Parts: sequence; C-alpha cells; structure tokens
Amino acid sequence: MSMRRRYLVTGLQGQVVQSLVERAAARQDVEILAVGRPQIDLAAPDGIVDAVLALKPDIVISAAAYTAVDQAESDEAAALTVNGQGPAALAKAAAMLDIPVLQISTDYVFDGSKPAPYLESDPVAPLGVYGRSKLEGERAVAAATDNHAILRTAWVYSPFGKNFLKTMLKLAETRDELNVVDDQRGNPTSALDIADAVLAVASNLIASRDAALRGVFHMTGSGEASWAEFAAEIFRISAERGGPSAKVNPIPSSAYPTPAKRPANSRLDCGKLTAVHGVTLPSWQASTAEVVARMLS
Ligand SMILES: NC(=O)C1=CN([C@@H]2O[C@H](COP(=O)(O)OP(=O)(O)OC[C@H]3O[C@@H](n4cnc5c(N)ncnc54)[C@H](OP(=O)(O)O)[C@@H]3O)[C@@H](O)[C@H]2O)C=CC1
Ligand SMILES: Cc1cn([C@H]2C[C@H](O)[C@@H](COP(=O)(O)OP(=O)(O)O[C@H]3O[C@@H](C)C(=O)[C@@H](O)[C@H]3O)O2)c(=O)[nH]c1=O
Repeated sequence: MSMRRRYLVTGLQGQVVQSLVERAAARQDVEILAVGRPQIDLAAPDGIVDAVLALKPDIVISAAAYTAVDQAESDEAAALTVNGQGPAALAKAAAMLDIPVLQISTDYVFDGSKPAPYLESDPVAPLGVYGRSKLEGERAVAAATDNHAILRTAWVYSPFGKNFLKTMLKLAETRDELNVVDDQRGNPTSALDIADAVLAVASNLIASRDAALRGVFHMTGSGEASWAEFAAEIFRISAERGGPSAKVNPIPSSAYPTPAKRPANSRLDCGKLTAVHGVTLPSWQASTAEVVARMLS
C-alpha cells in the first residue's frame, strides 16, 4: 500500500523550503506541498485556516517568515503579523485537522548574555523586533496545539535565497579585504541539513503521539564560530577551488552599526534533539564546504 505523506510547507523561494523540496525529491514516501503567496499569505492570516483545511496535509511545516532582521526594526507591524499571527493561523488549522505542526524558530529569541550555549529551558529575551516576532510565533503555536515541535535554528546558509555565505562570495568578487564582526558567536547551519533534520522530526511526529517528541528543540550545525571565522572558512574553501576570496579583518560589532542589535552569544545546545529525536546535524565546516563547492560549480 502506498503511504505517501503530504507535508505542507509555507514559502516558495525560501532557503529552507527549497532545501526541503530538493531533499524530499529522492523519497518515495514524502510529497512536499510548498505553498506561498497568494495561496497562503502570512501577512493576511484570515484566509490561512481555510487554505490549509482544503489541502488536508499530514503535517504543517511553518518555514516562511519575515527574515529581514534590520528592516523589521522599522516595519514592526508587518513582522509581527507575518511571524506571529501567520504561524498562529497555521497551528489553528493543524489543530482542527488533528495533525502536527512544526514551527521553525531562531536563536534571536535570546539576548546572548549567557556565557555558554543556550538550552531550551533558558529564559528568552529577544533584542530586536525580528526575535520578538518569532517568539510570538512560538507562543501562538504552543497555545493553539500541544501537537507541535518548535525547532530553533540559526545562521542559515545554502545555495538558495539570500544568506551570509552568498553575500561573502559576492563581495569578494570586487573586494580584497572585508571587515567582519568577531564578537558574535553562533552555529552556522546549512539549510540542506535543516531539511534532513526536519524530515526526520516530521516523520517521528506523524508516527507517534508521544509527548516527549513535542515541545522546543534546538537544531543547528555542529561546532561554533564567529561571523569572521565563518567568513574566513568560506574564503579558505573558495580559494582552494579557484573561487573568489578576500582577507577577513576581524572587527567588533561597535565598528559595524546596524539598526537591529544581534546577540553576542547565539550558540544553541542541541543535545535534546539528539537525545529525543536521534538527529544530529553535520559540522558547519563540512556543510560549508558542500555549499561553497555547489556555488562554484
Ligand atoms: N535565515 C536564517 O539565518 C534563519 C532563519 N530562521 C527561520 O527559518 C525559517 C526559514 O528561513 P529561510 O528559509 O532562511 O527564509 P528566507 O528568507 O530564505 O525565505 C523566507 C520565506 O518566507 C516567505 N514569506 C515571507 N513573507 C511571506 C508572507 N507574507 N506570506 C507567505 N510567505 C512569505 C518567502 O516567500 P517568497 O518565496 O515568496 O519570497 C520565503 O519563501 C524562518 O522561519 C526563519 O525565521 C531561523 C534562524 C536563522
Ligand atoms: C555583510 C557583512 C555582515 N557583517 C555582520 C553583520 C552581522 O552582525 C553579521 C551577520 O549579518 P547578516 O545580516 O547576514 O545576518 P543576520 O540577518 O543577522 O542573520 C540572522 O538572520 C535571521 C533570519 C536569523 O534568524 C539569525 O539566526 C541570523 O542568521 O555579520 C559584517 O561584519 N561584515 C559584512 O560585510
């Protein structure tokens, strides 16, 4: 008997959506329904419940978001609607269908003052509008249904969409040196690795109603770096393959003013995801090599 499960994913061109489409293509048991505007517009949450009910998926993966961190500072209402009310409506529909909802969230729910990697149980205190809006999404999903997993990831890069890795390679085409902040540390995470992890967690949620599989989980690439160290590794791999590279000058955040303040410590402890779901993401260096190689091919 064919048991092709239908995974509704919000967004069309996003990094995580594109990665899910690519990684699921090889699988006979999963069909990805990527839905974005106009079918599902998170800025207009009124139509979302009916749209999800009509599609009758086996799980909802809430991946679309207002991700422009600096722009969100001056566009608060839109960020709160898209990242707060959008997921709330998705989770409400999931509850009505009695299916799980998987919400992708962020390290930016923390203020970065902890001197060690963050646990799921640590208090949240976002520094900016984006982090606050994503936290509203987490809370709305948890309030709508117990049948949820909130996966907090960070520093996402991939061959798709807009991200730090692609920005660095692009800038190096015209610049010999780049100033990059060295006092924010986190876990660079490949969207392709996120896709593999999301597929594993989703099938666990569909297979079992066990409450232990539900709740908040941290889900990042293994190992840590500052943005300057991440940039230096991108250029080391790129240079090795004859691609663009630049000298990285490490600078403090104070020398790179931005509308939104970022956490100094963005590191997430992912031990719970490994223990409960049996999922561990590859090292950020290995996945960076994979993505840089693809960008240069
Ligand atoms: N990027 C990062 O570094 C991190 C991301 N995250 C979270 O991971 C998730 C995926 O991020 P990522 O793939 O990088 O995101 P992207 O910025 O690559 O893509 C965002 C997606 O959201 C969609 N979207 C934006 N506004 C709306 C709207 N009003 N209605 C419907 N869709 C909309 C976009 O649609 P379209 O395709 O039409 O443009 C796009 O598909 C998000 O929840 C984000 O908060 C968490 C930590 C780090
Ligand atoms: C382009 C550039 C950035 N930077 C700094 C600015 C900033 O502190 C850091 C990263 O810049 P970005 O704007 O790419 O990253 P940012 O938008 O802050 O990335 C965040 O996106 C959201 C969606 C998340 O959820 C987070 O996990 C995180 O990935 O690098 C430099 O120091 N030099 C540069 O040339």
